[in-house]
Amino acid sequence: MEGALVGSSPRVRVSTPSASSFAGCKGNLRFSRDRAGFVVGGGSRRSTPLRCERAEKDCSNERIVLSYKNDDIANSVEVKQWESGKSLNEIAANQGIRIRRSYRTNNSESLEGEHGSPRNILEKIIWDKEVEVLQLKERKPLTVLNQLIKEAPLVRDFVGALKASYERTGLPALIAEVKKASPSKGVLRENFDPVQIAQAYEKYGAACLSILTDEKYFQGSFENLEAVRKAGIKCPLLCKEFIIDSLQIYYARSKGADAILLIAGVLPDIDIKYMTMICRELGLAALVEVHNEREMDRVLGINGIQLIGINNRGLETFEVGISNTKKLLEGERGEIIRQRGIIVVGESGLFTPEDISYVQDAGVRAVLVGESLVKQCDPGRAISGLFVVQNSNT
Ligand SMILES: O=P(O)(O)OC[C@@H](O)[C@@H](O)c1c[nH]c2ccccc12
Repeated sequence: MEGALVGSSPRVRVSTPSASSFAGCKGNLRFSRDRAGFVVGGGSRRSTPLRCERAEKDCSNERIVLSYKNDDIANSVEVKQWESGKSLNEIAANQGIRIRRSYRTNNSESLEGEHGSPRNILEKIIWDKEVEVLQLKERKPLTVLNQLIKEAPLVRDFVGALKASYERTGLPALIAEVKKASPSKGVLRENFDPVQIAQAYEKYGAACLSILTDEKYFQGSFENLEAVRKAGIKCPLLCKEFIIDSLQIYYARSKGADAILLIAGVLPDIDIKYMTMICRELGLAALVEVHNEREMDRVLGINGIQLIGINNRGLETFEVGISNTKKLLEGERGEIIRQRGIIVVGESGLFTPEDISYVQDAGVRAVLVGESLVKQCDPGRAISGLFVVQNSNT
């Protein structure tokens, strides 16, 4: 099966869903196969697009047989909740996620719908992204993307590049961001040449680059990502996108991405698990972004996470405070992270060498910086101004 995960043993669960979540044997089961070959429940707002491998109606016993990709997914709380008829928004809310999905099934321009209007900018971005993803599914189905991936430049080791840089310099590795604009700050740089900026970042020692691909709110694009990769840049590339569907991960890889971003404030645990599996299958790194203690605890509860980003900016309010990094790395959380060898990336609002030292002392081994570099006339040289060489007596 295309897109299937290698080496996973399907696990079968027999379930007797409530009549309210499934219309029963006479009604419409509302399952379909997604582009990656997984069965998804959906269509009805009450049922949840969760992925299992097979869903079959057993009419004689009035029950539905679901088979899952592996035990991790089959045993997850979300699957149990889903089987008992909870919607994905309810499941997400149980995990403290405030961003709701609208599940629009057509390209209607208006965001007004079953859920009213979006409550904040992040929710608005996500609802718009749902429409974009529907369009992407039309334009680039998985069969097409799989072919493009075969022709894409080979994946580079994103995490390895961060570790090597940190070990070489003793300073947090830099992920320098190619960012033209943001919803909070507007246009950051008028004269914006993504390839030139990327080359300057690489020349002045960035370990990796982050390329914004969201067009509507950040004025980025997948063409920028592709252009930077094709320009011969050696730094591994993070595709900075609002990922809500696994197809976007395949798309990012087809455009040359080496890593993708998963935002814990948007994605329930099961999506993070499923999407990190897809990343492993494609050889991509996943930077899992958190903003508060609850999100950090959820992510630490997921096996195999190598890279966690602490965003100092709340994406719902845009408030920035770098003490957030310190707060989330204190005590037991910091201890677990050290024991597991997870690399933490300090993200957003870093402007001075003091800011860099502050987050380094808090425990980060990498930083993600956009605005303070991209706003300077020479974004490459700006890197030197952001880092001071430690213990230098010369
Ligand atoms: O420009 P700043 O403040 O240096 O921030 C960079 C980066 O952290 C920020 O762009 C970012 C972090 N997480 C995100 C998620 C989506 C879009 C953008 C972001």
